[in-house]
Amino acid sequence: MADKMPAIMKTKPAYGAELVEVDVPKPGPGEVLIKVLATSICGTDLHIYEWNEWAQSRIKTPQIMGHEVAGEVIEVGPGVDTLEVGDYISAETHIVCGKCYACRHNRYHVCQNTKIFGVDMDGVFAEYAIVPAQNAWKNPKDMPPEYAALQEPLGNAVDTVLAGPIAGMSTLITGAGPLGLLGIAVAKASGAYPVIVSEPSEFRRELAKKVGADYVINPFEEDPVKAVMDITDGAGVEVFLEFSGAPKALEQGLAATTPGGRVSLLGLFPRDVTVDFNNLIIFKALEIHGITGRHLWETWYTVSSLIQSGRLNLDPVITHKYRGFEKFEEAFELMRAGKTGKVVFFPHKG
Ligand SMILES: NC(=O)c1ccc[n+]([C@@H]2O[C@H](COP(=O)([O-])OP(=O)(O)OC[C@H]3O[C@@H](n4cnc5c(N)ncnc54)[C@H](O)[C@@H]3O)[C@@H](O)[C@H]2O)c1
Ligand SMILES: C[C@@H](O)[C@H](N)C(=O)O
Ligand SMILES: [Zn+2]
Ligand SMILES: [Zn+2]
Repeated sequence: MADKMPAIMKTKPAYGAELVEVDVPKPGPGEVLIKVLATSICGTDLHIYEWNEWAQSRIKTPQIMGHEVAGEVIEVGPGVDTLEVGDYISAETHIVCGKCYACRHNRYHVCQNTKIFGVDMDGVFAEYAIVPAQNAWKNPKDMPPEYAALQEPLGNAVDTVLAGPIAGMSTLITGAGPLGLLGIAVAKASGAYPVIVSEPSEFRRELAKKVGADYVINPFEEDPVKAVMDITDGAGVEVFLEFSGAPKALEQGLAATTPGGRVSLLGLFPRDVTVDFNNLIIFKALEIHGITGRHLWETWYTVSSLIQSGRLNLDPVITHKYRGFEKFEEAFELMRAGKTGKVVFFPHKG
């Protein structure tokens, strides 16, 4: 193995990133070194690339980007007894403290001291990467690396879709970005019907149909609430899953949900939102969930089983695959323009 490797690094506090040569890291106590087999771009990576306000407040440069990953363990650091060389792993990106009030209630997904790799420390957009052993998830050997890398965002989608009953239930999904597309795949695999998707981008509406949406709506051209009422004979949907982060989509989704229905919110809003709580939530007795991260480790078991079941239609979600990182700028710009589903890099050319 070479001493140096290519990595996509946020080198300075400004727009963009650079492909640089860096030393292959050594695993410290409690860590393993992996050969990165597949790594995918998350919306958070885009925010870091664009250097938005959130990134400016959180990211310390220089830092290797990326956190969605599948790889093979090639070196084990001191004190690691749960993994060995040759293990095929993915990684939970939230490094939790295990000591805070939330952790001690087994609510690791809301640990108040969470650190995230690729955000608070070097990430995985490189040929090799360090993963804390406590964050490793062992994969079955026959799981394709691109699916294995997607398990982290799939976990977000699983926690959103499966926060309540879904089989046989009418479902509205707002936003068919990468996360919403994964949500459609999970909803369909779990027996939701009909799955109605509201998404302004034609490209992404087409992807939503390929993943299995039963109806797609352009909310900029037709009223999604009326469309949902027409499809559900005036009842509204049983389940509303918000994947867009658009304030208007939240309001429309709440209005389109049947009284007593379930609402799960994953999308992050760019600002405080105003909603008619009395009429859209309280008098409708809606059940509302905020969704963040993944339940450790229950969500990973569900995600892995769903993939192994063969019932998740993931291939249409993965729109772009790159061997090596040379074309990373093209990948980021396509994603910024909304012209992708999930983008996956395979760092090794051989
Ligand atoms: N809570 C968490 O733990 C968590 C984790 C990951 C991502 N997220 C959030 O989930 C959301 C989805 O992530 P993504 O990567 O797919 O983002 P994305 O920005 O790629 O996708 C959002 C989609 O919503 C669509 N949209 C915009 N306005 C709309 C409207 N009025 N109605 C319906 N759709 C509309 C956009 O065209 C886009 O396709 C983001 O807000 C992201 O920040 C949250
Ligand atoms: C880091 C963030 O992008 C990640 N996908 C999460 O679940 O928190
Ligand atoms: Zn992410
Ligand atoms: Zn904690």
